[in-house]
Amino acid sequence: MIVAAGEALIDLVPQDAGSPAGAGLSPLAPRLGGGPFNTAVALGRLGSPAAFCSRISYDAFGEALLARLRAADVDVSWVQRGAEPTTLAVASIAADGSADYSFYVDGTADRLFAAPARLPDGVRAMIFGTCSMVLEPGASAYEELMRRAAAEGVFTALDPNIRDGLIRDPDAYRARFKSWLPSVALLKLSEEDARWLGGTPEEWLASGPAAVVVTRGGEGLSVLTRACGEISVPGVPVDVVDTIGAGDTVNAALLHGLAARDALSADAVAELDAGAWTDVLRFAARAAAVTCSRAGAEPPYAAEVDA
Ligand SMILES: OC[C@H]1O[C@](O)(CO)[C@@H](O)[C@@H]1O
Repeated sequence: MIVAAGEALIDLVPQDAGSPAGAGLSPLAPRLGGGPFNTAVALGRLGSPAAFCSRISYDAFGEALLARLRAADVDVSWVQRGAEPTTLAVASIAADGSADYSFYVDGTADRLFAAPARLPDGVRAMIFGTCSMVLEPGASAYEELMRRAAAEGVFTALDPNIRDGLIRDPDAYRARFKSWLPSVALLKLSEEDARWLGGTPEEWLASGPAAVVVTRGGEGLSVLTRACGEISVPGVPVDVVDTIGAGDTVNAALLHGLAARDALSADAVAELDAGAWTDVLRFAARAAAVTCSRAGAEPPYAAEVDA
């Protein structure tokens, strides 16, 4: 079982592409989102046994988030509940489909996550990242869980998925990010996040991860490992509605692909050959393209990726 840990929220997405703050306020449609939430739903839809570990509100948005997880066959027994409201993210969509977010996170349920006393039963891999690794006090709880998972031999993945509007002290975050790397087996990040963090895949690979995957939007994605060096695949051309959730889908597709090759361990990932990586990356590029072809984070089902 693969466990995604972190926030679930509501993305408010402009129905006419553009900015909600433009002349005459575009109507906003609520879409289910949150990086780790999207990854959990994507894992379930791709057919990987998955669980979600988080804290979800009792409000109507929280109920909708839980219903989506259950419908995707995601185990929700590690979800904590709270009376506080659900986090909101108001998205602005640029002409190329890329999104920017304004977050409403004060006093919301997901940031009060508390680390559980033990790791979820049957866990083989855990993935962390995004707002939940920034917003205290939950961030410290997720960090503790990530370090514990790694120490107990669980395959640990991280996608920083930087939302810089939420990061008060960028240098402190960069230092914290570096301190996580010895606990991370698979690091995946976008090219923009790599630039924001100010390091290189080579440096990060030397600090712990067995593989570093960098996504380049429509240009595709690449992986760097010690055994194979860099392997790249091109993006899959698609009419982009918006790119919300594309990176989260990539996370799920990578873990799904590694699980299918029985490679959910740092050693197995380090030994994976170029052919296997190329197949895993191609699958991830196709899965991301499906997500970009529709509004909001709407992860694909396995049959849609195969088609
Ligand atoms: O979690 C932070 C934000 O990032 C996304 O997951 C997309 O990657 C959105 O759904 C959410 O608003």
